[in-house]
Amino acid sequence: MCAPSILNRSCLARLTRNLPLSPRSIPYCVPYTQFLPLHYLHPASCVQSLLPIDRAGWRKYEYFWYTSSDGVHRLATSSGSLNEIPQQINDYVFNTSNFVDADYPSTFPKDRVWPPKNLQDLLCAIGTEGKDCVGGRCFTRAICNDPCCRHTFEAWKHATQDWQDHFELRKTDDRGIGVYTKRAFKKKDVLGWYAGELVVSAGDDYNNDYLMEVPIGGDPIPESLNDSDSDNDYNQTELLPPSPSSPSSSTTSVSAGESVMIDASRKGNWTRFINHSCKAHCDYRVCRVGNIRMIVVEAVKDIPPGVELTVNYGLDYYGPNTTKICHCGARKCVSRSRTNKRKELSNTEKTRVKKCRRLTPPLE
Ligand SMILES: C[S@@+](CC[C@H](N)C(=O)[O-])C[C@H]1O[C@@H](n2cnc3c(N)ncnc32)[C@H](O)[C@@H]1O
Repeated sequence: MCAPSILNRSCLARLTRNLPLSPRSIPYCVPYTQFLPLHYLHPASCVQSLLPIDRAGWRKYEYFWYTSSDGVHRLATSSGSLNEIPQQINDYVFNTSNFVDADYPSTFPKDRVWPPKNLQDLLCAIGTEGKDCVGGRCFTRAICNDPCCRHTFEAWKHATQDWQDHFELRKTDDRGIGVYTKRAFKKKDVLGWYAGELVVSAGDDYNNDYLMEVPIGGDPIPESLNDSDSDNDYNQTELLPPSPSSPSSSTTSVSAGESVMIDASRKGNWTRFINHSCKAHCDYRVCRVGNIRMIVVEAVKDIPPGVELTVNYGLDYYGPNTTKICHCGARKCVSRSRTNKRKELSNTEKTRVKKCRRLTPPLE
């Protein structure tokens, strides 16, 4: 019998054995319950324990299969509807023709190929070769730990495709779907990478909550970004999903020459479900694996199992000058202090009104 919310390998194997369809024939994002015959939901079955019932009798999570671009079928969890689960692709996807009109990046040495014909032309890790490849810190330990080894991007994707063994997706009460840990992680572990569609630039009409900016060419990794002490509650990176309401959002000023955007709204991987917290466990970092640059999610403190994985989106996203309200619940949450200020103001108002009342002479 499987413990609720823990999907171990033997349980998964039993589930897969019981499925009426072979996993290979399951279409994208079919909710698990849609193709599961009712008798598999028998209370005594493994599946029942995978669908925990809360006190009100509602199922807390639903389990669904999705297929990633590498053809691997995975089971994920959510209590959301099918429409809330986008197609997931564990890769960088880009259309070379989109880059034809983009200027030659000023950060590129003069002899590079442009417009880019493949991923390596676009996200080549020029200038970062001296910096440690992040491959050795991969959470799965599936790619070698030899610092002299030349890790490849392909090896990285392969190694991280089993993320479901280490993390799970769950619907949160007020922040959509979130990512939860199934095991402990150590500070500086690299937990995943931000995949998605690479787009030249994002104007006002191209904006969503899943955009991330990645620098191209040169060595754009500011030391402060990689060496910062992220234990600070308000630590923020500059690699943030821009917000339409953010005045300093980089979306309108992105130069195709120096950076491109990763859009994970339609094609991405599980990291696009990581929610914000003002006291986050993780941060985004610009790194490289082999000769490809990417953005990874790195633990900035030790993380226990069973907690929600969070990053700090930064003050441009949730901050005093934005309209979005953060529901992270942290003691020093930016939105909490805003709400408190509002409360303080309205209390002052009340006191003033009370005083006025006291001073008002009784009606004749
Ligand atoms: C990059 S997505 C994260 C995944 C998202 N929860 C989902 O279901 O797809 C960012 C969006 O998640 C929600 N979100 C993330 N963190 C939040 C927070 N601390 N408070 C409120 N909403 C949050 C907001 O809707 C935000 O625009």
